[in-house]
Amino acid sequence: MKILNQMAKALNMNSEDIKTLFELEGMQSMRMNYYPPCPQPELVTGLCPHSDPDGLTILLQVNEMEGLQIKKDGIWIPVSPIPNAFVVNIGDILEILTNCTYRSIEHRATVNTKKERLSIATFLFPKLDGELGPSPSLITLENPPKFKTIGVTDYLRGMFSRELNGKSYLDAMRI
Ligand SMILES: O=C(O)CCC(=O)C(=O)O
Ligand SMILES: [Fe+2]
Repeated sequence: MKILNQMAKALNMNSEDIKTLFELEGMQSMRMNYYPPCPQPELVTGLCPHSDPDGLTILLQVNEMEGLQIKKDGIWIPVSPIPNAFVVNIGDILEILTNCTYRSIEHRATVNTKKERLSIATFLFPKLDGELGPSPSLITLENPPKFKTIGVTDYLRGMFSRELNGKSYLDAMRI
């Protein structure tokens, strides 16, 4: 919540919009990923390209093995693990709330021949009965809403019924 509040502040966004969605009844889930060593890593994807569908993801590269990559200007760039540091990724919901000011990051995980890789991701989701759309405090005539507003439950239902495929679900939410 501290990180989200600071991010809202930087945009002059009404921080109540973030608080209402995430603070009291927001949900945090955790995923542990295990990528075994692979004799032919060039034939295999550890985790296919996707952006996280949540608000904010906090990720630990547990055993400090390379593997996480982000897509920047169309190029895959490795995110080298830093001991005892978390990676903080912007998810699709923050892109929607901020009407595209903060962009969710497309990422993937590769495997290698040498050693297993472990990561732990925590995902911050809004409350189920919330409404998800661009924050009204950021909308002006010059900056009209770029995404539809829908209920969080409908958003999650749509998300779970799709394959992980780049930022395609976010694109489906665009006006
Ligand atoms: O293993 C990683 O570093 C990435 C994991 C990830 O992107 C996810 O769990 O959503
Ligand atoms: Fe992810």
